[in-house]
Amino acid sequence: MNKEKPKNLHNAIKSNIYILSIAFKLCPPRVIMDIAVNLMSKLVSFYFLLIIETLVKGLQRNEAFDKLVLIVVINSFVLLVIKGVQCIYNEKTKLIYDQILIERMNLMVFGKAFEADISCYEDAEFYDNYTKAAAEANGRIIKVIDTISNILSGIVVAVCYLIKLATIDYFSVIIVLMPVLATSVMGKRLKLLDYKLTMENVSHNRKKDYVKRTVYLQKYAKELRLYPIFSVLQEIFNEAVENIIKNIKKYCYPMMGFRLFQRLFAGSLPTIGFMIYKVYKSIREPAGISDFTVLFYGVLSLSGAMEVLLYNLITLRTDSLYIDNLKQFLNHSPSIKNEVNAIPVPERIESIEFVNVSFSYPNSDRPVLHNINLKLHMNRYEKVSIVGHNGSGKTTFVKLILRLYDPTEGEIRLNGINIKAYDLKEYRKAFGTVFQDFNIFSMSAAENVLMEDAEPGKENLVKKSLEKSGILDKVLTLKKGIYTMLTREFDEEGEVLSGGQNQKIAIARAFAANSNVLIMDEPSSALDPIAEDKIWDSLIEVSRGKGAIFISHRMSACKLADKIYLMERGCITEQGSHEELINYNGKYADMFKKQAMNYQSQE
Ligand SMILES: Nc1ncnc2c1ncn2[C@@H]1O[C@H](COP(=O)(O)OP(=O)(O)OP(=O)(O)O)[C@@H](O)[C@H]1O
Repeated sequence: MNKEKPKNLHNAIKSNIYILSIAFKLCPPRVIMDIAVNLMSKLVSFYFLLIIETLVKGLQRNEAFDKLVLIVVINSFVLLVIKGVQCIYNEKTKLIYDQILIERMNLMVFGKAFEADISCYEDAEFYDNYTKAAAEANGRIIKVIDTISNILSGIVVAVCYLIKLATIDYFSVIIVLMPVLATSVMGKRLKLLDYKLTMENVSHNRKKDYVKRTVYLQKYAKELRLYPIFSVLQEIFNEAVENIIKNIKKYCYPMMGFRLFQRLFAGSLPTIGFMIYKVYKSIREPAGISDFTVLFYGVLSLSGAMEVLLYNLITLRTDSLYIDNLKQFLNHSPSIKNEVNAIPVPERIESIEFVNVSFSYPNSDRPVLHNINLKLHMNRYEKVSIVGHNGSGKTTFVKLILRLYDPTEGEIRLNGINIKAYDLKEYRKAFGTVFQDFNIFSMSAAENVLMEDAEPGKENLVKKSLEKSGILDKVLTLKKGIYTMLTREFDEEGEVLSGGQNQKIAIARAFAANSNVLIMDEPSSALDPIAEDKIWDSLIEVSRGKGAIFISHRMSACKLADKIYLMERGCITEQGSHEELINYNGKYADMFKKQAMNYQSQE
């Protein structure tokens, strides 16, 4: 969180201009039109003052009634046109541009989150920052445009009033300005307290959002109904609300005091002060009716304009505190990224080598992988299998290969070159991966297989991939075939598939991806034995001529690999072909025999 210190005006302006320049890049008309319309609508009130002055002077000089009526008619028409333009802008143009701007700004924030290291999602500070940035993206950019356009137009119109009023009676201008300036100090304190309150509530609001999301999302629905876990969620929610209330109570009294003082000074004092001054002055030297009218109307308008201007100047400063959160997020640089001279990934992957690789997850000093040295010869042994007990580090091993994390020590080489040297996007694309915790998106079956836009030319690829994973027949029976929406989140005609069927869709992704190496982390955990056999046949078929790394607890499947590595507590303790490891009669042989016995007794 930022230090809650008001920034100096110079830095505040710099922060606001940073956001304004982003807004200008994303949607130039929104910025230009807002400033133009705002300036026009403020100048209208000054123009109105000039018309009143002309009319009052005309009446004093007994000018022809027709002439005065004509002035009123022409100016009313001008005002009507201006109000019309303003109305169209506020009710239509502005709303549309706001959506465009918010959409583009959000895409920018999503892109940034997408770029961030996967470890960031396990980092509460990053998550808080992301939440703040996402919240800022929705409103702050619009607020900044409004604030800056209010300040620019406010300065122009205040200068017009000041010049006009000072030529009549400069002292009344001073009377009006003094309380307005005094209230600006209150306003500043008020905004700062408001900022502190919002920031202190960020993590509590995040907890509330987590509970809301959990109750709403389908994937938690079963557990929520079967276990009394909701009471724990309720506790989290209640605690968050209680903390928010505590914070409100902490800040509400000083905020009330400042608000009351501000209302009093800004609202009533300028008018009362001006009246007293004018009564006092008129006793000594009676003023002309036109000067009095212009002064009275002008003083009120100037006081209002100054109040708005000062409010916006304060907003500019407090906005800069929020902007810093957004700026910090947008400037976040991921640690896993392309090197300056990233090289293309070779077409044929010959080997993947771990050289003295150790790894601990961020914010943890517990090593998950210990000094691993191995070379997967993808050209010699096409199919490699990693086996081991739960938590031994198999998935972590794969995550490092995919560069979702970088090793804490040592390096991983692909065809003898450190994987950090390769173009990251291309590198990850070289692997067709299915994780055990795959997700099905609320999109069509075709999009879920291709994991990109399902262009009509790709229909065959989708069907072939679905066929290999044994789910094509089922998908073809659905109302819209491969274009059927999976899940009913957005489409009542969407299809909800079973766990095993969903897993087949996820496996089809690997068949559709034109990747060099397949990585399968428990690809068949939800499948029935017959489907599992078929899937393994297909996987073996597809990985022919490519490489494949399988993680599975089904030893019968691991047996199909050319080379098997046994992982125990983050170390590779046995390696060899199935026959070699059985003959070695170590842990692998033990695990295999126990599972085989299980199967036999089941049969
Ligand atoms: N994101 C994470 N942050 C911190 N620790 C993690 C994270 N993911 C996994 N771990 C820890 O790393 C260890 C290895 O986990 P990993 O998922 O690699 O095991 P695994 O062999 O694939 O297990 P399983 O067979 O159950 O899938 C575990 O002790 C786990 O608690």
